[in-house]
Amino acid sequence: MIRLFNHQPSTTSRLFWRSCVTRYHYYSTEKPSFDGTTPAFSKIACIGTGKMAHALLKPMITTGFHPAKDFTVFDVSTNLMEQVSNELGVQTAESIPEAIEGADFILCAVKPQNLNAAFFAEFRKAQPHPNAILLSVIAGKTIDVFHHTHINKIVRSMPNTPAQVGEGMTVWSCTPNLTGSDRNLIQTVLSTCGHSMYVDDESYIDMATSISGSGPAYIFLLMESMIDGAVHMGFPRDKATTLVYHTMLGSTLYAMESGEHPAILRNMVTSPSGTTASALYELENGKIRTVIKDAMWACYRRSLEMGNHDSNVGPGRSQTPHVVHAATPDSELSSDDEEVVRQR
Ligand SMILES: O=C(O)[C@@H]1CCC=N1
Repeated sequence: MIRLFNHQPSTTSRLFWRSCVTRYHYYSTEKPSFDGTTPAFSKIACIGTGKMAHALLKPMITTGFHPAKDFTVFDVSTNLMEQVSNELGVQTAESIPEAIEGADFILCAVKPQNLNAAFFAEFRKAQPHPNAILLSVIAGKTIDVFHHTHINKIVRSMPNTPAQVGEGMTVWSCTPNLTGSDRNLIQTVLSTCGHSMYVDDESYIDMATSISGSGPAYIFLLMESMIDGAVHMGFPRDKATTLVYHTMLGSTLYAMESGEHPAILRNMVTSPSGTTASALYELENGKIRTVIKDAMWACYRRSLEMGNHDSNVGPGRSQTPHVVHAATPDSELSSDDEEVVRQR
């Protein structure tokens, strides 16, 4: 069952904030499961068997979305490929063409630097299903790049590593030729490893890379810093780790469930002349907000660079991305699509 938080706001500003936070954000209390009686695809190929590929493949199998026998994987690293095959029970291929031969769903999870002319030359040797959909999880690489393949239906996505525990957040966009049912299918695939958000303008994926894609690394750094701070004071590391994990998890659930703006929740912790005020003073003195925003801009610029796009964006730079990309993330969704998005 999926819980959707949809409380009634009491003021205009709360209405605005809540419309931002409840539109897509959910906490799933149970993972989806499938009975396997109506398989969505005839063959699923996965090129690249690194961490992200593993994070997406495993739940597709464990939720019963597709049996392991329907998957064929290929990786230039035979060791890695064998490891994934042994763990998940999927078939292996000796080449990219062998993996994608007859496949109607192709997961492309190679490293960005390996998406080169040689890769595409290999790719074009195969005969995938004529109606095949290719889903890329490769950072920075735009949909255009995949026109070097002979696949017409392309999905570009940016997942994140919490997909490993079914709490991923994947942002995705696609070529206009994906039908409504193709898009629903993509939502379903992504639902096996967590939450998803469709964006009609692919440039939002570069921005999302700096939010949800790389975001887990920022959170882990914050976790580490708090744990180390606690140890510095004399707290046992395991106990400190428990306190930090539950503080992060509890704060996130509280923010989502209350629907309040984080500033309101922060003020509620902060007593006059109290301990939190002292801590917040130091954080602001260290320019924590600007440091975080600068890090996100750097991440966004790097994603644009990896796609060979003009990356001169951000404070004090020549490009203003919000002018270039005027659409909103969901402006082109049909009401049916929106419903699908809401249900995840
Ligand atoms: O660091 C990277 O390039 C990838 C993309 C998002 C998360 N990791």
